[in-house]
Amino acid sequence: MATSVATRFLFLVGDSLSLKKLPKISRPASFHNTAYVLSSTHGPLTLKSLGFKNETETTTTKFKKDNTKQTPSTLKVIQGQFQEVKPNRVKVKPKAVATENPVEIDSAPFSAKSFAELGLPPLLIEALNREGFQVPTDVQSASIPTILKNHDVVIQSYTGSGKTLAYVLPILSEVGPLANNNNNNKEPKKKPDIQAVIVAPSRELGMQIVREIKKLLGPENKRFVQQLVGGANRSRQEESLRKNKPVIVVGTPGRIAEISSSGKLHTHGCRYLVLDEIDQLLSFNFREDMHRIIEHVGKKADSDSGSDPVTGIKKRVERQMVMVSATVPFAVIRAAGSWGRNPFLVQADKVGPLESISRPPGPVNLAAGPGNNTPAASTAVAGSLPPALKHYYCVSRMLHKVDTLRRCVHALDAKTVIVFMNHTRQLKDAVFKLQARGLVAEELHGDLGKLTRSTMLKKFKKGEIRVLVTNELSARGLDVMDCDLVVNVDLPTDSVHYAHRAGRTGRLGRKGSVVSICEESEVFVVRKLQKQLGVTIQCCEFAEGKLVIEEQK
Ligand SMILES: Nc1ncnc2c1ncn2[C@@H]1O[C@H](COP(=O)(O)OP(=O)(O)OP(=O)(O)O)[C@@H](O)[C@H]1O
Repeated sequence: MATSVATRFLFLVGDSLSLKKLPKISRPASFHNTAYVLSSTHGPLTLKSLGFKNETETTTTKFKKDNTKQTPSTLKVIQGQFQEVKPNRVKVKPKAVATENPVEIDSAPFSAKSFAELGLPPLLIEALNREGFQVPTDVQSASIPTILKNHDVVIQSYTGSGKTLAYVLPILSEVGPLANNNNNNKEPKKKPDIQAVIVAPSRELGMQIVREIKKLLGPENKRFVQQLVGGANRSRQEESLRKNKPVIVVGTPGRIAEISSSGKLHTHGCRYLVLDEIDQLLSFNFREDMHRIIEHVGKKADSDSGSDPVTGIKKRVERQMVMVSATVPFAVIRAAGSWGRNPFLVQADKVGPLESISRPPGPVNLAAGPGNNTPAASTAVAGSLPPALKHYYCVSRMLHKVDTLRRCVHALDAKTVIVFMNHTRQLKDAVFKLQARGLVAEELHGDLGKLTRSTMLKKFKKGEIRVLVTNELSARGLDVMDCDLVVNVDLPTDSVHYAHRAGRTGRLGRKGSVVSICEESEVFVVRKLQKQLGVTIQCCEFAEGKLVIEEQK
């Protein structure tokens, strides 16, 4: 299929050639409609929209054909206009060359409102200022007042848009030492129960949420939040609960359910239940633990409201639920409708009824994998990707993939790279090969001890590791602001996984690139991902230290 295309176009994007030599493109290119989906969603086609920084004259560069590619073709930029060149199946002569700066901020998702206008208490605003949070993001601006008005909500907004603070801030407005004084007076004097339970699917994500809350509480108040993640010493966690009497706990479903069952976590008086990465929490693995959490966290069951006909779980009356993810399949909407009290749907900067995501026609089974091209799959990932991200794919034989990866890192001059692979053994081999070629690369996966995992992450965040090779473990929630490149050495299993992996870069409006390295036989999968995600994934090669973009019909 990939080789059957009629016409292809190529140009170069690299870091060493002068930008000032590219011609200005003053009107949208009018050739193949499908070639520039991006131009229709991001305004007219300009060099900027294609990733060029400036628009001046053309430069010609020769390069050798990547021996992993099958059918090259050409693009000419002449006098400011693209001209189609007959497909040439033997030689490639790319013409235009420019640079790209992937860490530049492109489209910051900040709201026009201030934190004060959202109704947050003065102490919390002081803490936000101290920590350098000056302006709320769009999703925070929409979620905070809605949660403060006691509505249950489902928050869906693209990766890296600030969803954590979107629910943490209204909770801190109501419970703990930064809350409105009035509310503090209302809190039980003797032995306050836990006021908020935040559930996250992985230990890393749980710990990240705790860090974000502790930052705002400050060192003197950090005891008010407690982590209850798996893989850590349970007795120590129970001891801290007893001693510190936190008002917020953040943890993984297994550990929260375990301590709750042992009677050492008192959550009956809990006012908030947050399910972060709700779509993952609904997976089969977490079913029993989630059942316990949904049933026990919050006010005692209201005998009048009966049980949910599907789950059999008794309905609650006072607990406020917040469910969060960048990807919201219909299963989430169904669960939210059943667990929550008429929840609102917050999508980026808009608040609306939950029904605005209607059940898509056709099967809802996302586990059907990358071949799944149903409306349900597209509904789940709609609006999940940061708009500034650039997506590419590159065809490479399995044997050459790590070398292609290395050339990709150099061609994009990426400083902080997250690489996803599906199998631990190959992942280790890849790290070894990258290190042998002089790249500072390390591995991060579930087989490593928790201390090693934490150390790797810390080093990566500090910029001491350039390439972090990991697996699905890091696809959700991992927040490394400087990450400018994500590479899929193995394709993700579906568009939901693609969205979360891709979202490790381009955070909070920063520029970022996602490159998927696939075999020729997998190109159709990339096409399906592209369709479901509603983005253009451009075909590319890496040659002589440059990213060569190939456009095709
Ligand atoms: N208003 C703000 N001003 C500045 N930085 C912010 C603001 N809100 C959030 N951030 C920062 O932006 C980064 C991304 O936020 P966060 O992790 O909450 O995004 P997210 O939408 O939950 O992403 P994901 O879907 O990948 O989990 C974090 O480092 C966070 O501290």
